[in-house]
Amino acid sequence: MTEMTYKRHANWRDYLELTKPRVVLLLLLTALVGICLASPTWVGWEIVLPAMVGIGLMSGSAAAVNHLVDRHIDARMARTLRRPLPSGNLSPRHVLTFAAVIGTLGFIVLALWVNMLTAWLTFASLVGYAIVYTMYLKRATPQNIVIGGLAGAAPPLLGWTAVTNDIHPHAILLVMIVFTWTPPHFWALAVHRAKDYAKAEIPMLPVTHGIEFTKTCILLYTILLAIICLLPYIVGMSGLIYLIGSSVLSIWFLVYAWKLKFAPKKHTAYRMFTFSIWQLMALFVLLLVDHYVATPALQLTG
Ligand code: HEM
Ligand SMILES: CC(C)=CCC/C(C)=C/CC/C(C)=C/COP(=O)(O)OP(=O)(O)O
Repeated sequence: MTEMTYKRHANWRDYLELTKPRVVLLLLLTALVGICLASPTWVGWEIVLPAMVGIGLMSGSAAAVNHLVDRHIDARMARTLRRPLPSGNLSPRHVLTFAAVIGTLGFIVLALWVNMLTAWLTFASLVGYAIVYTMYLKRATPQNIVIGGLAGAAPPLLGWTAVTNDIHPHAILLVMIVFTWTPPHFWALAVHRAKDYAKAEIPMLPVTHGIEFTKTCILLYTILLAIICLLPYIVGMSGLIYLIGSSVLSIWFLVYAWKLKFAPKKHTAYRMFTFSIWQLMALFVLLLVDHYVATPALQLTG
């Protein structure tokens, strides 16, 4: 009896882990920013809630399919060895059913309470990550995460279309930010975990082209990201609070990339990976703060 109760608790956590909850939370923050920036005034819970639930469920479903497809690879890497499938806590059939149920639910929520454009774009992102990236690109080319990054970068657009039902260039700009952020985010971790990926025979950039080349690519993408982060201010989408805050974040990220290339210590790559997550979170919080605080204040005084 006690053992069964214990197992029921373990299962609940296992299902949650399948959805990559921390990744999905950050994705949802970027979606929320898309929702909020799509309108000068507060959008209203009748859109915000179903949009967040639908995008969250479909992202979690994509993550669960990733666990299913990658279970043999995950079993060969120290970082992923204890996941629910390789550890034997869940069976592939359980995972497939779970992914199908939450994915379908997410689609229905978006189709019924948001709009069909958002439902189909979210479905395309799910296919992009779960099928195109996980089943094909990840095993095929060191550019896997650059191309596959488009699915993870989509949520700001999904949030935006949830409000307006059309694709606005400002939403594309937000997608470009996450898209350009993804290579330094992931390659910093891949440099740290290069041996693991080599062991699992995954053609990540540090495995195919070496650590030094990857560090150069990280630096170049970080420079590109710093430039793209200026665009929201240049096109008039965001104000001074965003410009100042994002510039500090960009310089900070650049310092990491520079250090990783030219003066690395043992943990520089992993620290840069951790920083990348805080940096993107802070950047999107800044976009929100700027939207609700700075812009009206400037308009009032101007
Ligand atoms: C193709 C694109 C991407 C790749 C290949 C990638 C890869 C990874 C990997 C391998 C991890 C480590 C997970 C672990 O420690 O088990 C990670 C962590 C993380 N990623 Fe990404 N990522 C991508 C895109 C994104 C996007 C778009 C976001 C959010 C906007 C994101 C947010 C996070 C967060 C929050 C973590 C920390 C998770 C945790 O501590 O559990 N990633 N990423
Ligand atoms: C509907 C929608 C917006 C879908 C996007 C969903 C999503 C969860 C994107 C995140 C990208 C990510 C964590 C990639 C890592 O996969 P990996 O297999 O390289 O990493 P792993 O080894 O940690 O599994």
